[in-house]
Amino acid sequence: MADILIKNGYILTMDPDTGDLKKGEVAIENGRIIYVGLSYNGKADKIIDASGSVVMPGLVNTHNHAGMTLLRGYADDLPLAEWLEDYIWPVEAKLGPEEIYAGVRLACLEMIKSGTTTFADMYIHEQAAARAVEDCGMRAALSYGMIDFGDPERAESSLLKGRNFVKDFNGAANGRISVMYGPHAPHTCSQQFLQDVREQARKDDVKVHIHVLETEAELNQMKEKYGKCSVNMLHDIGFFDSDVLAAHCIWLSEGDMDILAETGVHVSHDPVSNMKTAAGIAPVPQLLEKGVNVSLSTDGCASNNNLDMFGVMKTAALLHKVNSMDLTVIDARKVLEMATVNGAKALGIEAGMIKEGYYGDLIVVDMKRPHLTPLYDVDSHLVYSARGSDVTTVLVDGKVLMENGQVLCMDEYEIMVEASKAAKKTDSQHLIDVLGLNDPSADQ
Ligand SMILES: CSC[C@H]1O[C@@H](n2cnc3c(O)ncnc32)[C@H](O)[C@@H]1O
Ligand SMILES: [Zn+2]
Repeated sequence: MADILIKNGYILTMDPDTGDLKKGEVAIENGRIIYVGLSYNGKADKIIDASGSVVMPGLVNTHNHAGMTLLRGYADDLPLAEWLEDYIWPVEAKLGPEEIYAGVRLACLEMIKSGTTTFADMYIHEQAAARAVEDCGMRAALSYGMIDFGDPERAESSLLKGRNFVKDFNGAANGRISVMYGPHAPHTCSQQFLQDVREQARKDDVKVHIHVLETEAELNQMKEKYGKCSVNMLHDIGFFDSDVLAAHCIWLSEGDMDILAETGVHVSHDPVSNMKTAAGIAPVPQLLEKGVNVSLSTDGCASNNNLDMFGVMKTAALLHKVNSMDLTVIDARKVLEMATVNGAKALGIEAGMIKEGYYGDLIVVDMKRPHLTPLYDVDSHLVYSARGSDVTTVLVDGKVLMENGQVLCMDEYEIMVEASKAAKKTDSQHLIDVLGLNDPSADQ
């Protein structure tokens, strides 16, 4: 007896072995997919009717700072270094675990509502993120963000925090949480620190999540300090391997791309964030051509300013078309692969495809909407026309987190109230009253 049977939907498996099914069924038991095909020959405790909808793998967002939902719209339209150093970092210093918990809960709510089932995160107070992920039922690859700024004391305490996080949370939430080491970036971390983190990650058999060559300023700083760019520096210290997830990777030379391809580094592409911060355009078509695994991500909410992966998919497609002046350079199917299969591959999880044995991490996208009518091509609609709000049902680990638009795993209103209260810690003028959000506990 299956736990859940999804019927009557168009099954976009993303599995090259099976192909898509115009009308099929998916059965889930004990958190795993046990059947994908035309008709399941068995019973199920619960039936989900996906008539008029696409059933597809949940989206995988491979670079986020989830707690930054608290800083959504807080300091926009500023140069990246000024934004980070003069606005974001001073405010982050005021945020504690309770605020981050509220921010990550809000992030999870937003991600679930827009079809993301797994995210990779790097942030401060990451224990609070783990707690939020555990509570809401999502899947995540979490890393404690570590920066030493060349200070040996800070390096020691940062690595200790990272190690403790790895020790405490690897495999937590019934395996829904995996952990990574999260050294911030090559220009904010010393070479020695990066070497130490690398060594520790190999010892612990844990992946590494890092920002690489997001800005031209980073490239120039690295050349000045080391006489080479971030990719060459990291390669020379033996940092790169197939367990590394590198976010952004914008300012790459041809040789840098070859290094990433040869070492098996996964690249997380953040087109919306990169456009908003005017950081540049990552050479994604060339990376894909060279065989690099490129996935998609939002980046934090302060540089996006939302966590909707449908927006990221569309932006990725359009950006690379106009940048190359070639509209065949990335097609809709390739973008869907980046948001599902490639993301799961980067994080090493059995997800990103609807395939027997894989996790029951699925979403149902309602196609009975004006902006999705008529329907000729499912891939095209999902990338160019659909929005996160078209997602009606979300399953993670075979558990229904949202059904027919109703979030079942948390109280939406309470999450918004708590996040708005936490945002008051920024000490900046805050429009909670304009939003008309009331503290529900104050009503009694
Ligand atoms: C040490 S935790 C992670 C750290 O990264 C900061 N951050 C957020 N967005 C970006 C970005 O686009 N580039 C570099 N760093 C970023 C975040 O504020 C945290 O302090
Ligand atoms: Zn980032």
